[in-house]
Amino acid sequence: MSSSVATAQALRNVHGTIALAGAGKMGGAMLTGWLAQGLDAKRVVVIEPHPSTEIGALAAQGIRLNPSVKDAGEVDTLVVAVKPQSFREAGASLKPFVGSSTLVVSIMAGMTITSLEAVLFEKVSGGSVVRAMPNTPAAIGRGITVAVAAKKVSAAQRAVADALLRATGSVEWVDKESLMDAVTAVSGSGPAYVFLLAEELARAGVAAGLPVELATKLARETVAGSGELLHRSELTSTTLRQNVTSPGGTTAAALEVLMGPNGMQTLLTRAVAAATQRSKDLAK
Ligand SMILES: NC(=O)C1=CN([C@@H]2O[C@H](COP(=O)(O)OP(=O)(O)OC[C@H]3O[C@@H](n4cnc5c(N)ncnc54)[C@H](O)[C@@H]3O)[C@@H](O)[C@H]2O)C=CC1
Ligand SMILES: O=C(O)[C@@H]1CCC=N1
Repeated sequence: MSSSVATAQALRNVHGTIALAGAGKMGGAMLTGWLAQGLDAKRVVVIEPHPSTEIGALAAQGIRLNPSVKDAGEVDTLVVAVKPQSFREAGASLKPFVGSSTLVVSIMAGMTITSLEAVLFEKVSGGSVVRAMPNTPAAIGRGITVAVAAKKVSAAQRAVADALLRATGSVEWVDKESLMDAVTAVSGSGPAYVFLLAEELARAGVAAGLPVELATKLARETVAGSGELLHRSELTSTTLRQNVTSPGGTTAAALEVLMGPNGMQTLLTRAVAAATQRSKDLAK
């Protein structure tokens, strides 16, 4: 069985009601992935105060948009995709959807399992929480998500979380929640660094004399094509880079700048450290 067939089958085996709280950029991308992989729209509840036109249109496919707690009942799985800053407020309105056997999957940056449990579950019973960090290539089924499960999460609930997350790309499970801040800094925020590379490569092309339109196209296609090559090739990124670099040639001249002092290594180390620290701060 191919992995995409297995993914779709695992998703179809997910039973009960799935509620998505926050159908913005990331939550919306996940919802698109679930429906594309064949999840029955009628089992999906979306809680979203400002639904986009696209999300509104999904009501025609059968998703239930902003039902009352009475109509939706306790949900089997709640995926929380609101901003961490709005969670304190959102949490209060989401709690009535959560019962002692509800699985909560949070993709909020920085929000710890302990904070989620404190807001969404009764103190005595605790809760089944999976903390996950996806990224926006999820919109085309090419995301990567890292997930960590609280102790109370059963094997069956973990399989449900895995199926929902895997519908948008690959999934890595880790045992240590403390890794999630650095994960967020590398793969959660990472697509922004790559898009910035495309922006700055275009700007540098213009500075070197190219017309804006041509420079933009060259930079975009170079980043996209290189990403695709990296994806399909069995070679390491180091070998792929070396394959471009002729001794004494043009690439070597550029890499002397990029790999020199204050080059990409220094910049990315600082950038990832800043994002890691911000993720830790969001937990406070
Ligand atoms: N955008 C990204 O690349 C990634 C985002 N995340 C996480 O995903 C979460 C959402 O981020 P984005 O989608 O970028 O933000 P967004 O602003 O596009 O989406 C958040 C959505 O939550 C909705 N919302 C606000 N209050 C609500 C409430 N009380 N109940 C239900 N929905 C409510 C908003 O209307 C909005 O549509 C954040 O916690 C972020 O840390 C995680 C990985 C990557
Ligand atoms: O910027 C953020 O906080 C979110 C988390 C990872 C990507 N976007």
